[in-house]
Amino acid sequence: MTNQYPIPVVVNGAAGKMGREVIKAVAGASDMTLLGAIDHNPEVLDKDAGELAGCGTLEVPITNQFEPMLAMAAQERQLGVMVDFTHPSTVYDSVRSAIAYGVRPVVGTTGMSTQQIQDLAEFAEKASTGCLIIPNFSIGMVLLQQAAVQASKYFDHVEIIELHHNQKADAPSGTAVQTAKLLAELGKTYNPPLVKEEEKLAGARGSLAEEGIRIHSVRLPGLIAHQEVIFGAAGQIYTLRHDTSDRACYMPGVLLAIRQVTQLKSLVYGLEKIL
Ligand SMILES: NC(=O)C1=CN([C@@H]2O[C@H](COP(=O)(O)OP(=O)(O)OC[C@H]3O[C@@H](n4cnc5c(N)ncnc54)[C@H](OP(=O)(O)O)[C@@H]3O)[C@@H](O)[C@H]2O)C=CC1
Ligand SMILES: O=C(O)C1=N[C@H](C(=O)O)C[C@H](O)C1
Repeated sequence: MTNQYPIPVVVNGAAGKMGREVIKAVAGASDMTLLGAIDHNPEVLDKDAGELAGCGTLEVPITNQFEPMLAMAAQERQLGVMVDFTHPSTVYDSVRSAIAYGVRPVVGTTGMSTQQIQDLAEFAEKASTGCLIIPNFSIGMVLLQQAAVQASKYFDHVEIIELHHNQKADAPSGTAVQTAKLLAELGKTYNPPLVKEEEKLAGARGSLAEEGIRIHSVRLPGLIAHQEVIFGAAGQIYTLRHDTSDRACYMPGVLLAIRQVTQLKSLVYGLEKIL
């Protein structure tokens, strides 16, 4: 069913690396309208969101008034959507508030705990409100994860390396955590130890995620977002790798999520569920 009116979209974290990209994408989508752009960075307050994003004037000034913006979105004829690319420390509260206002969250911000996601799922269920939490919006990563699940049927040894720019707040990445979870869901324990290991430097063997899977996090300027899943067996290594070179790669997934979340009545986690 097509919507009669454009979907009103509020972007939280509008001045950030992802927020600016989302503003460009929403401005270019004929079935969406940018209703609001929120950011708490005082340097961008009142600046035009479109100019900041580099897509021309949109006459949407950046505001730090989060709740009034949600209230405005809730009054639109068409269900409002809040896209959140902010920070792990605030995303839980923002998503809860959006659901309370009846505004549908599309969440790209990573770093929430399993408990926080579970709480939000229960809250969205009670409110019969759609919510999408997507640790990675790129189609390439969905394909990598599917290939990893396939490979894990045949390999008992696997480690994950995720590599990101050095402005990233959370480690390991939300995508690496999700990848480990997908492999763990197959019900087997990986990497049975052959020797008693001793870390001579704490953290040398990375972090231990679910079912024996280790995640190693690299942070360097010059990187954007990259992930390797390395399977090992006697006499062979099978490596899956995904590299991003531009944050535009996430935008088809973000626009799809904005369209899909208005049709949902509960929380859904992961891009693969809406493809
Ligand atoms: N799901 C996916 O596919 C992807 C997810 N991400 C995730 O998205 C999140 C954001 O990434 P990125 O854009 O690179 O980060 P940035 O730091 O570039 O952008 C975040 C923006 O949000 C602002 N901000 C932080 N907290 C608040 C708040 N409470 N209210 C309003 N504005 C706020 C920041 O302001 P200030 O700088 O002043 O604090 C900044 O302008 C991260 O968690 C990252 O891991 C990133 C890429 C893809
Ligand atoms: O901070 C980033 O940049 C990214 N964060 C997400 C994550 O933590 O998985 C998605 C992607 O890796 C880029």
